[in-house]
Amino acid sequence: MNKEQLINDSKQARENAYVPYSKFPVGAALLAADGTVYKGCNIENAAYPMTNCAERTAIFKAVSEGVKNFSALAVVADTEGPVSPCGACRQVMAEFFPADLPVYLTNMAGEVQETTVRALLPGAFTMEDLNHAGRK
Ligand SMILES: O=c1ccn([C@H]2C[C@H](O)[C@@H](CO)O2)c(=O)[nH]1
Ligand SMILES: [Zn+2]
Repeated sequence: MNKEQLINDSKQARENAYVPYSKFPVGAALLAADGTVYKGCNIENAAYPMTNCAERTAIFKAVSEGVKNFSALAVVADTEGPVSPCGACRQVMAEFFPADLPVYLTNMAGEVQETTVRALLPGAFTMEDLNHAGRK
């Protein structure tokens, strides 16, 4: 599974986006350490805030199958430049991804920005902050 394949999987996932409100489909493909790819799309709701982004759909699919070791994430949308994940997704990425896990932000024009959780959410609030407060 190389970068191009993972990006292609994110485009396939995007085809299942449920976006009657925004009409802005997003796809994500999360590569697990065992080689399995978890695909996610955005899923909207008439009650707008219930919407789940593509990135979180993919992460939650994997975690709900007991998978928590990941190797890379690709995200795609029809944006002018590479798609920019929302704050909620960045926080969820910080929970499950090592700080240097490769994140490929892409668009339908084929632009690819390779980044990391560390760069996407510097200073993320994490488990370590809770542990420091003596909750271990
Ligand atoms: O990185 C992103 C950015 C936006 N969205 C979704 C949320 C909503 O359904 C639509 C418009 O914000 O795009 C994602 O899934 N991922
Ligand atoms: Zn999001």
